[in-house]
Amino acid sequence: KRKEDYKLRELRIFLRDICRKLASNRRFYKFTKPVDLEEVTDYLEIIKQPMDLETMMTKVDMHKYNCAKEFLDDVDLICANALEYNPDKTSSDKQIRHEACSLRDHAHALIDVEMDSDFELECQEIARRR
Ligand SMILES: O=C(C1CCC1)N1C[C@@H]2C[C@H]3C[C@@H](O)[C@@H](O)[C@]2(C1)O3
Repeated sequence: KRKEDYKLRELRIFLRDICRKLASNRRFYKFTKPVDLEEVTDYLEIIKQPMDLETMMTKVDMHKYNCAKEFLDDVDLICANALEYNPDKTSSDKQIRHEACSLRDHAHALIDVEMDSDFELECQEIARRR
């Protein structure tokens, strides 16, 4: 329906801005591109659903997100993948896990501050119907 489509277009504009802010934060540079599967040859043996911020930006443009919760589910996936693939006590793994948790918390905080909760509820209703 036309009115729903106007709401989803507003959601896309909002999510592009959130994605841009996350991807431009130097703390989160490790999460901006897909893990290089030619460099990390066992990655897909451990991580069944890779995700990254560039892929999420593409998904926004392809109308893959019908509410902010679906967008945050992919941010949570980026974080969970990093925690799962980098579990060791080494300082490098610890740093990746810290940055992953920081990405997750920043994304949720940005959306909680900038998103009208009634608007998100309306989007979740549209998502449920589709
Ligand atoms: O999990 C990740 C990314 C970090 C958050 C996503 N990677 C898996 C490899 C392990 C670690 C060492 C680097 O050689 C680099 O290849 C990766 C990339 O970091």
